[in-house]
Amino acid sequence: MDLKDKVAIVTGGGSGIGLATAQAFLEKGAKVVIADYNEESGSKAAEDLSQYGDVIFEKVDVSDEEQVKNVIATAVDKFGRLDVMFNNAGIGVQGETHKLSYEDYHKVIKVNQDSVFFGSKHAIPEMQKVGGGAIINTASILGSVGEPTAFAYNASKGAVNLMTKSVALQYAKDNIRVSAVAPGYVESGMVNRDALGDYYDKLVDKHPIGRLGEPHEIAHAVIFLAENEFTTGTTLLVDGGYTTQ
Ligand SMILES: NC(=O)C1=CN([C@@H]2O[C@H](COP(=O)(O)OP(=O)(O)OC[C@H]3O[C@@H](n4cnc5c(N)ncnc54)[C@H](O)[C@@H]3O)[C@@H](O)[C@H]2O)C=CC1
Ligand SMILES: CC(=O)C(C)=O
Repeated sequence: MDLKDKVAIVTGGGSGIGLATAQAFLEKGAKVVIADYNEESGSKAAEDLSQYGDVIFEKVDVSDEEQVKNVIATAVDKFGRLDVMFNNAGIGVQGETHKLSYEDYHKVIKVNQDSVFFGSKHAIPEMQKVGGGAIINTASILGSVGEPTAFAYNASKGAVNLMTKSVALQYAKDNIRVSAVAPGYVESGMVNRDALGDYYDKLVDKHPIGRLGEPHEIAHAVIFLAENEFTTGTTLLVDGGYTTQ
């Protein structure tokens, strides 16, 4: 798919992987809606990225179906169509499972997993109207390998992998391609030396390539998944070899 003049929504576009991907879509000539619940970073992102093309910010909590439905309507209202839905916003909660509250568990499921349901459900009719499109979900290495202190996160990202396959199978007939990107640890708002201290170096050691990823390296994979018309139903690992060992 040629992304020039296409319209993409990037959830979690105010920071990290989403921010880098919003820029990458703009550099390809797409129009971008940054959907993020952090008003400050989201509006700053849109302002900073406006040098690359048409971009707006919408404050959205992706765990709220009505808000996701509304941002899709806004994208179509403002830019005339929807071609790419990047369901990327996510959060993590660390801790031992026997101490995890239902509220914390469920919050992760709502933001990481329910959002993919809402973003798919409401994007599909708009993509059907324009003859197809691409839905791309951010999974994780932790969607396929376990992490002792990431019970809810593991659950949500594992679900994202299979939700991706289910929607891909249902809507291939409509030329809607559905894929996921599964990053290893990537420098971002949630992963950085300040936040992780000594654990940062332990994480580096788990990546055979000898470093953590950069957001633009994930953005590059997302662009591939959006553009490549023979790719659907796949989860593309971009993990510096983390899951190879
Ligand atoms: N950084 C990493 O090592 C990895 C990250 N991921 C996934 O990548 C995605 C992006 O995360 P990063 O860029 O790393 O983190 P980040 O913290 O830099 O960015 C996440 C963005 O999502 C937004 N957000 C959070 N909850 C939201 C909600 N309910 N509604 C709307 N926006 C919300 C935040 O405001 C933030 O701008 C997440 O799904 C995360 O699970 C996956 C694998 C590795
Ligand atoms: C840190 C993180 O979000 C991963 C690996 O999914």
